[in-house]
Amino acid sequence: MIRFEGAGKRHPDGTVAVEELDLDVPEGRITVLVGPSGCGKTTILRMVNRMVEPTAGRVLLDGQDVAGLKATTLRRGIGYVIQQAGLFPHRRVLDNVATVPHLLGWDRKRARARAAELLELVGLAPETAKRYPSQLSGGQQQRVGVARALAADPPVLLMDEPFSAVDPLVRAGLQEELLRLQSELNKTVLFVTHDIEEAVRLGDRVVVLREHGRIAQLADPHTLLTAPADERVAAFLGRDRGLRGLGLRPAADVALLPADGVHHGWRLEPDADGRPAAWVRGPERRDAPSFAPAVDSLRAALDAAVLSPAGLAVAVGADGRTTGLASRAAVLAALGAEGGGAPADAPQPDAPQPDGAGAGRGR
Ligand SMILES: Nc1ncnc2c1ncn2[C@@H]1O[C@H](COP(=O)(O)OP(=O)(O)OP(=O)(O)O)[C@@H](O)[C@H]1O
Repeated sequence: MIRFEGAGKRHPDGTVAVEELDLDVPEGRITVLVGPSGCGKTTILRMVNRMVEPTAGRVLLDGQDVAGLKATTLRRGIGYVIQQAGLFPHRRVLDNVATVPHLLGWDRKRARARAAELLELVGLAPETAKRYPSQLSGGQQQRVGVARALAADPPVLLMDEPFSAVDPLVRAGLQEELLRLQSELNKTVLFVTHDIEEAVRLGDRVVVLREHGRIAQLADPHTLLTAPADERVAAFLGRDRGLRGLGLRPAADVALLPADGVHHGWRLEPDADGRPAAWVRGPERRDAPSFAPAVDSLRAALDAAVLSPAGLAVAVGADGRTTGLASRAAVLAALGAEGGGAPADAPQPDAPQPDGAGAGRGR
């Protein structure tokens, strides 16, 4: 666990980057720091690996004051990913990733084998390994950056706006990838962004900051969206926060209708394996948008229902086979049934303030 105890940073010119921060970053979870430009996010992050030394208070890593640890040793246990990946331009991708294990004293062959394994883990094709960073797209470079940060298998990952330099589609892919990786690796992640959408998508806990690193709210994404601490936090979350909240609610409880029957003249046609093939009405055939209740969010379910010519989303199981149909009304009823509280299958936060860890993250 990372603990900030009254940690502050005042620069020699008198600028107070961070006033006095008390914050616990729990193990194995993603904690996101979000806030406007200049509020101290990067400073907070860098106090952990001693790239910034606090001028007040202290930062503890597993109970040890980081100020008492040798910076190089400390940093080997902490992966660090920054915007633009920060790769060595003159080294091939494989060697960029192999650098850290090599520094740790692994022989070249083992370090490279580990690097190849990590590149695969972050979803890069093997041929990418031989290229130089400039020969990769921005999104691929970020993946290499993540692979490199993971190379020494550090328990802690610091990520400073790692995905902000890539276009929205690539960014969404990288976010998905990070969540997938995290579900396997369970790192203690401290992630900085100025994008609230990214914060609620990735964070188990979201820390909304204002100037001088003051905490405006610390909550799980669902609590944040449904119960912002004050007007300023609400304004920061944006006007469509309710709708975005739908994206955090699992679709598991949506009531399903049987998949046979005719709905406004439309009938669902299965393929030979029982997967939804099309909606059919006389000579008309249309796509049958679907959602998977076990993994998708209410937003995905509503989206599928809105796009369906019959007004019904097709629910599918893990094997892709149809399990039922969901009307728009059923999706909204599932939303209402939970009364605006935390997702039904998630532990209830102890208290929304100041700590509200633990809501689920349906997609
Ligand atoms: N070396 C420095 N000397 C003086 N002031 C500094 C120095 N480094 C940072 N600051 C100031 O400290 C404050 C916090 O900076 P920091 O980079 O942590 O903010 P941030 O929230 O990460 O911003 P952004 O989202 O724009 O990256 C800012 O007002 C910044 O101008």
